[in-house]
Order: sequence, then structure tokens, then C-alpha cells
Amino acid sequence: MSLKGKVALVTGAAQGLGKGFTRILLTHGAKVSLLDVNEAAGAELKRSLDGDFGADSTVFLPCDVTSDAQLKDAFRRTLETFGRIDIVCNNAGILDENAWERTVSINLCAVVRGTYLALQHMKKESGGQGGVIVNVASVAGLGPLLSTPVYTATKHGVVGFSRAIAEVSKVCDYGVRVNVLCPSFTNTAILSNIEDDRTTGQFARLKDISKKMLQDAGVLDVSEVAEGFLQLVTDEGKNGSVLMVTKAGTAYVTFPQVVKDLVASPSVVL
Ligand SMILES: NC(=O)C1=CN([C@@H]2O[C@H](COP(=O)(O)OP(=O)(O)OC[C@H]3O[C@@H](n4cnc5c(N)ncnc54)[C@H](O)[C@@H]3O)[C@@H](O)[C@H]2O)C=CC1
Ligand SMILES: CC/C=C\C[C@H](O)[C@H](O)/C=C/C=C/C=C\C=C\C(=O)C/C=C\CCC(=O)O
Repeated sequence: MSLKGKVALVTGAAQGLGKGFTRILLTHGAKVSLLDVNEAAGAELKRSLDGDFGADSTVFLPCDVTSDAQLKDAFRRTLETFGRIDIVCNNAGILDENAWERTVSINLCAVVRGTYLALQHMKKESGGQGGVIVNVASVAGLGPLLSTPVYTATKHGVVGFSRAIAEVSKVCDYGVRVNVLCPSFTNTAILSNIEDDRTTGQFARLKDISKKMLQDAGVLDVSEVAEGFLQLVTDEGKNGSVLMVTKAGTAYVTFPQVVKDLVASPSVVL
């Protein structure tokens, strides 16, 4: 799929991985709606991107993804600005085992909210033109990260939810692909949480184990993860795919088939 003329909406776009996803989308000709709760960082990125790609290529929309009203308004303003939405990346996320309810609200509930809003605007049965959704989980969505059990739960939830919605989209012929990106440790601000007792809370005593895991796994550059993101966006054969990005490279994750493929069953009448 060519990105020229396509419009993307990226949450948590102001820094880190969201900034990397934004830049690779712009480099390949897309326009991007940047959503972030950090207004200062978002405005600064917008100024920088204006210089590199022109002011018409992006719009920055201050948005807290935990607010249904703010996220709905951001989708509306994206459509007002660019006239369409083809790509949605639900990327915003935090790691905070103390404020664990907020972690669930941002990392999982807001991904569900963003996915449903994306489908509302993109699915063919409601007059949309189809598209692709990339939800950002983590390697912690594939296996337990003992120092961050709630973060782990949210990322497992993103994987499970996204794979199920991808099946819904296939069966209901929405014309929307839904995929999951599972990066390993990547050089962004969130990594500093490993050392921070304020965010690791009752699990701070396990930080040395996390640090050992990080040393063993290595640390990715944002650009390495952004390439995996681009793969999920542009490969039109990928729906329900889970791409893991580690220092060893990228690999699509295979899962045990615990639920019979009902779609193939003639008894399923839609
Ligand atoms: N850096 C890493 O090692 C990995 C990160 N991830 C995931 O990648 C995603 C991006 O994280 P990073 O770029 O690493 O972290 P980051 O902390 O650098 O960036 C996160 C961005 O999300 C924004 N954000 C936070 N809460 C928000 C809210 N309520 N509404 C709107 N925006 C909000 C922040 O302002 C920030 O710009 C997260 O979902 C994270 O869990 C996954 C695997 C590895
Ligand atoms: C303490 C957590 C701090 C930050 C969390 C990060 O944001 C991120 O979400 C968590 C990443 C967790 C990674 C855990 C293990 C990673 C292992 C590897 O990358 C490499 C080893 C095996 C991968 C499988 C394979 O390549 O065969």
C-alpha cells in the first residue's frame, strides 16, 4: 500500500515511538494528525515537522486519550483538516504500577476507544474507505514482565483485543486491517521507569531483574521499531498479525489455535 495521499492519526505522537511512527509516515508521503496530552512537546514537534515537511502535512491536536470526548473531537478535527482517515496508530502508553488504574485506562481502555472510533470512520459498511489500525503493545504483551504486572496485563489485553477485532473485521468485511506491534526495550523516556520507585511501586525491589533483562535483550532505536510499524501499515496481506521487534530482528508471532476457526464453518450465518 502506498502512503502517498493517505492520512494517519497517531496517539502519543509528541515523542518517542509515536514521533518515530509520525516521521516515517511523513517520509513516505502521508499526512499525519498528531495527538498527545503533552501540549508543549506536541507544539514543538509540529514546529519541527513544519520545517521538514511543510505546514500542510501535519496537525497537532492536544488530546488526552482517556477522554472519550477529546478523542472523538480529535477524530472529527482530523477529518475536518484532511478530509479522510486511512491509518490509525493507538500508541499512547505509560508504565506506572502505582497509578495502575490510569495505566489500564491509557494502555488498554484508550486503545479500545481509539480502535472503535477508527472503525466507525473507516469501515466500509458505514461509508468508510477501509484502512489499517496498528495498536502498539510490547514484548510484555507476549510474556510476563514480573516488575510490571499491570503494564504486562494491559499489553496482553491489547494483543488479545486487536486479534479478536481483526477477526470481526474479516468476518464482517469492514475493509479494515488490525495489527499489533510488539517492540522490545526501546530508547525512549518510558525506559527510565525501570529505575523509578515512583512508577515501579511495590515492585521496585525487582528493578535489578528488569535491568538484567534489558541488558540481555539490548535496547532498540526508535527507527528500528518504526520500520516494523511501516511493515504492518503497508503490507495489505496483514490482518490480525502480531509483529515482534527485538535486537534479533523482526518476527511475526504465531499463537496456539485454541478457538476453532468459525469463519470457515458453513454453519456461521452473518
Ligand atoms: N520504549 C519501550 O521500551 C517500549 C514502548 N512500548 C510502548 O510504545 C508506546 C509509546 O511509548 P514510548 O514512545 O516508548 O514512551 P514515551 O513516554 O516516550 O511516549 C509516550 C507518549 O504518549 C503520550 N501520552 C501519555 N499518556 C497520554 C494520554 N493519556 N493521552 C495522550 N497521550 C499520552 C506522552 O505524552 C508521550 O508523548 C507505549 O504504548 C509503550 O507502552 C512498547 C514496547 C517497548
Ligand atoms: C521494566 C519494563 C520497562 C519498560 C517496558 C518497555 O516499555 C517495554 O514495553 C517492555 C519490553 C519488555 C521486554 C522483555 C523482554 C525482551 C526480550 C527480548 O527482546 C529478546 C529475547 C527474546 C525475544 C524472543 C526471540 O527473539 O526469540
